[in-house]
Amino acid sequence: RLRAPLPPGPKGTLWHGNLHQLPWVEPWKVFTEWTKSYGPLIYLHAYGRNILIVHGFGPAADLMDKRALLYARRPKWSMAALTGRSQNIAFMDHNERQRKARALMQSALNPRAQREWGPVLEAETTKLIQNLVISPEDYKRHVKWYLASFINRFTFGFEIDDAHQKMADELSAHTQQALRPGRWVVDIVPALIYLPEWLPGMGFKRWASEAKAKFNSFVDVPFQAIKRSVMSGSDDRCMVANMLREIMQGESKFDEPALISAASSIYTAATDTTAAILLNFLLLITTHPEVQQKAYAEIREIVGSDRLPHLADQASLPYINAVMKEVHRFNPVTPMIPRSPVQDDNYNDYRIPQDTWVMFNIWSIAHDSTLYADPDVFRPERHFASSKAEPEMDPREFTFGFGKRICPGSALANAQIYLVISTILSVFEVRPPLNDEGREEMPPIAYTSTFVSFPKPFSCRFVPRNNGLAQQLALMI
Ligand code: HEM
Repeated sequence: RLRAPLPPGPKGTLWHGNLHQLPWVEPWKVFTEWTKSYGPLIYLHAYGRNILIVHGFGPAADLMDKRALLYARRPKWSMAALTGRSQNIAFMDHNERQRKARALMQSALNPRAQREWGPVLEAETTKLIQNLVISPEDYKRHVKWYLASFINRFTFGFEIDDAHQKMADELSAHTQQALRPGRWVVDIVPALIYLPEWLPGMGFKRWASEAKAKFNSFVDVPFQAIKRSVMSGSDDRCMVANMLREIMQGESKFDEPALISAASSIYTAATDTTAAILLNFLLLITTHPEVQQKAYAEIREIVGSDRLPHLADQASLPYINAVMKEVHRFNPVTPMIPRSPVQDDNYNDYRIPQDTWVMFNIWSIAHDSTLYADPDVFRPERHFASSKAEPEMDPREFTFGFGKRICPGSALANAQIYLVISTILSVFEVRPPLNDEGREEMPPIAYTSTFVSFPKPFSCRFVPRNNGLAQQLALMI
């Protein structure tokens, strides 16, 4: 009787709750509209679950930072477990193994460790630019290959081939399928997980166990190969080999299960997110030639036009850094962050029941007009102080998440995104595609409604600048 009420939300039906009202196309935009009727906390009931959509930087920080332990858990995704992702850092409960795996990943990626991976990143980025010089029309394939190739060299130390890339694409599609809300009956009735595969209606279990077997071999085969190599005394250098050596010599605070979790999470966590932001950069720079001109002018002035920018140049390129922030803000890579409180909570006089799916609307923070003037305009200049105002908030304060589950790969992501943006702009002018009459036509700016939000398919052209860099790179091949 004395309990606080649930937050407000649209009225649902007795049987289906709010299922029929759930938006499927860019739901984060629809939920932002709904705040005008219901305020920043919107409560829904669907798929047999309590769902809470939270808006605003303040409430996100209050719950995920100030009540960090209470909101450190992800919602339960039965299909994530069935497809073998249960040891993945991103889906695990916030337990001892998860904490160790996060800390291990962070220590392998921190600025000191950058001495080890920085040169590999620069070499792989140069290869990306060379591939763009050879076949610019295949740019999407080159970007995906580049991300997979770097992350494999970083984690396992080996170069990838076509078969590996095909398998990686398949696994990434499985992950996106497994996470689709409403796609699987077992996510609504978790007890189905215990029924045998051969029963009618259990087709999802067969699909999941095949997906699981593929995922396990994708990670386990290279892991075991490196372990054998390290045990035979090799001096391989990569995250798994370096950490295994320290663990075996008793010089590490980490252990093998934490290393397996880190190694099996890094590929999924790093490649789709970074691909989404790099493709978004290409779309936004194609459609904003004035931004591109300013960015290139800065590179020409600071770096010159006879070499590619290096990681060490980043601090001297403020406009490139502002472009990077604005790409993060304009369409956040993960527009909604899911968490689930481990016990009942009260916030702003409302009750949030234990196990609620709490979805933090990151897109709406990025488009909040109290934080960003003209939020729907792509304008890197907003990230500089002016005579009238301070710089607007760095969006990476929320696009990488909050609290105990904040992205452990942000240092690598920041370095990699900067390097790709600056090297592409120093070698190419990125221009709109030509239409049937041979005239340039701007691609529409539109995004997918998936968990990781990508630009919808679009085209652009890579026109080599007349500074000779493209020819120089072609000669090095
Ligand atoms: C543009 C690039 C990236 C963006 C925007 C991004 C964003 C995010 C976000 C929003 C989360 C959820 C945070 C939360 O719940 O508070 C996350 C989690 C995670 N990210 Fe990233 N990420 C990026 C790149 C990377 C890279 C390069 C790596 C690894 C090398 C990585 C590894 C992870 C892992 C392991 C998690 C799960 C953490 C956990 O659940 O405890 N991410 N990322």
